[in-house]
Amino acid sequence: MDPLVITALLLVPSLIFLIINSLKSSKTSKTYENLPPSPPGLPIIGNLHQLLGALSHRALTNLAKKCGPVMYLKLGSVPVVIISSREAAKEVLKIQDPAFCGRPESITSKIMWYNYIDIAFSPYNDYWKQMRKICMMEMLSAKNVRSFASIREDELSRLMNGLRDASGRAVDLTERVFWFTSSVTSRAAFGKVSRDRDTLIAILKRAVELAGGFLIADFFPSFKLLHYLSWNRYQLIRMRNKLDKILDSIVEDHKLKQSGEYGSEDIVDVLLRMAQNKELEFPINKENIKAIIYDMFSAGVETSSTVIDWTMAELMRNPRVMAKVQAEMREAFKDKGTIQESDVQSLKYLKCVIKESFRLHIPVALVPRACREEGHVVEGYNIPLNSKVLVNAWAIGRDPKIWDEPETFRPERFENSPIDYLGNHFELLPFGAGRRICPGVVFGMANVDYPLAKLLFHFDWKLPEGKGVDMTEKDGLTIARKNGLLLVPTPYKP
Ligand code: HEM
Repeated sequence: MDPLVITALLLVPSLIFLIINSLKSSKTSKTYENLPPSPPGLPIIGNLHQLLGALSHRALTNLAKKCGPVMYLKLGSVPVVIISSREAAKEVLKIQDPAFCGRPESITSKIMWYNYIDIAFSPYNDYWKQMRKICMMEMLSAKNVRSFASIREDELSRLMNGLRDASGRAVDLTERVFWFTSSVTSRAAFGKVSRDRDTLIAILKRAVELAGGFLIADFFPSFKLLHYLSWNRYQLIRMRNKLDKILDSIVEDHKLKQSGEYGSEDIVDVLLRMAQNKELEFPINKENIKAIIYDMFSAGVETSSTVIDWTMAELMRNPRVMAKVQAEMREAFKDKGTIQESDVQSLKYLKCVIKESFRLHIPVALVPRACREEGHVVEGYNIPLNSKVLVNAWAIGRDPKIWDEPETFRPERFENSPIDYLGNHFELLPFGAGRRICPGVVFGMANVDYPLAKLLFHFDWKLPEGKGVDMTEKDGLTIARKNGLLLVPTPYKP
């Protein structure tokens, strides 16, 4: 018999058994009967059967309006707590950060991110500290990011030339910007653009989509049979095998030629040297190196390109803001006739535009954490040990208690405001906060603000005849726009 049919025959009864079981346990709250009671009790807002498919940041935001800023979902045998207010986020990400700086486990991250030996999905431990420190020192520090300026310039001029060639015709800006961020990240991390870039990108997009979702096997971590029968697991293993081959060849190429672009060491060279010299407290091997370089690629590419994409989409919908942000830079640099990376710091309104874009279209809508310690209370609720804690930064960015007219794109709200996005202000959390705050802030922002300034300085933008801006979101760990942004560029002559 076809293996697919056998899998389906085995899977269907197991699923029925699990769903019945989950409904039963929701009545008795068996999993939590030994927990100290929550004063006045975490609101239990639903069961697995009601919630599957309704777990997007939007659906959770609507539920929070009814249930409050700390919600508890009963999903199979996994406790999930959703945090939806600035105050509760501050508790989780700052005040009680040591208790909440774990990462939840999932089939997707286990398979695709090398059994949690990367940084982003690693549990909070000394190995994580060691690897995060290496990446900060060797790739993500402000000094490193400055040293990649020539890569950014090179890739940006490629992007600009391509747009000039397409002048007057509709281009898929989403795709072109993605191409730009993936090239810069590849060249900075691997020393060159991988010859398998298209496959790498396809794997990355699917993995990020699955990592942001909820697979049924994730709700029953101890039910191994379900894991073995999971169709997604086979899909993931196939993708991981392909990924492994690509990363293998990147590492092998570096072994042959121990120098990155322009002769300097890149992160792969550094990690290889460390693996050979055995100079680390936690020795690393090829598997660790592959996990780390995949982390840099997967965490850096889609997040940055998404910010540019959403910002351009909002500017197209808001001609007043578009005119104002272009006027700011075109007036300031009219004599120069161009704009350079060092000029971007002076563009105050552009900064407000980017913050407003982060507020409405935060790339990581649900910041994933895990509770590592027992007995922690947030806003009066006990948070179960090992629960998956999701900070709904998307809901906080649109909270009417914090933001006046929250659905309106109005960058002026950030003029004369102290709010930044570096993890100090819990109403705006694009990079998270606390111990696990994104280590790629400087690298990521260098791939956002300067390219955006160039796109806006050197081109005027129009929508293709009869088209609007489609703001539909795609599901996933990173919330990208679902469809490519089609725009017509016209070069601007100062
Ligand atoms: C605009 C671009 C970016 C955004 C919006 C972003 C956002 C985030 C967020 C929200 C987190 C989770 C933080 C938390 O748990 O508190 C994170 C973690 C992470 N990011 Fe970024 N990121 C961006 C760019 C980058 C880049 C360019 C890199 C590296 C090349 C990177 C590497 C990482 C890593 C390794 C982690 C895991 C950190 C840990 O768990 O310790 N990110 N990012």
